[in-house]
Amino acid sequence: MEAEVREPGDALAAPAGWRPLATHPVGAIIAHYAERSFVAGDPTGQGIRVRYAWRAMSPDEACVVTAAEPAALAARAWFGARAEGPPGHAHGGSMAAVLDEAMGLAVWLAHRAAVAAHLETDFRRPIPLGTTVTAETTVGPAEGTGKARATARLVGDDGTVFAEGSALFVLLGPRHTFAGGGA
Ligand SMILES: CCCCCCCCCC(=O)SCCNC(=O)CCNC(=O)[C@H](O)C(C)(C)COP(=O)(O)OP(=O)(O)OC[C@H]1O[C@@H](n2cnc3c(N)ncnc32)[C@H](O)[C@@H]1OP(=O)(O)O
Repeated sequence: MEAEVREPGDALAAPAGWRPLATHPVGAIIAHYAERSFVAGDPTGQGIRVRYAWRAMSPDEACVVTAAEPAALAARAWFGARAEGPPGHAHGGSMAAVLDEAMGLAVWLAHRAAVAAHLETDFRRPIPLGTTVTAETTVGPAEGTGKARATARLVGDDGTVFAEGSALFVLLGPRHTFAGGGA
């Protein structure tokens, strides 16, 4: 039997100053993807609920990115009973999945379509089920022939850092098949 887990109520609302993903031109495309994502695609379920948001990048951030309308991405994420790992707490895979997807979408918004090539996760504190956290992301400049690094962390409303991720994304080009390969 699943544990009783506190519902998020309105805690998934975008942080102050952030806008719903669907209101950004590229964000609207990836918001459509997010509707069927196993990470964010069940916004009322008992697994993970994720809501993405964007804001315009500051001039400092914008100078290192390549998209036509570069944007920064954050997410609010809630972990329910179906995301359980250790008793009463979130599964590490669910935390890593949120970090991976948030970083991936952040790279799409800052550069272009990309896939993760390498992903690292540090689990700092267990997340009690029923907790809503913010996934904060950063994206670096395009490097070499087409790759970019990103970081993300899951931060509680009291400032607790529950997990940190870093990843290398390969920016997709004509030699890649992902765009038309059933994605
Ligand atoms: C509509 C919105 C959808 C949003 C979706 C977001 C989802 C969230 C993100 C994901 O989870 S993506 C899914 C998980 N990832 C994959 O399935 C990718 C599987 N791997 C591959 O398909 C290929 O390995 C990959 C496309 C990533 C790279 O193959 P390539 O043949 O294009 O790259 P190549 O091997 O030539 O390497 C390109 C550069 O990346 C570097 N690189 C590649 N893999 C690396 C690696 N694992 N570690 C470190 N560096 C790596 C490589 O050294 C090189 O550096 P340089 O440009 O400096 O020479």
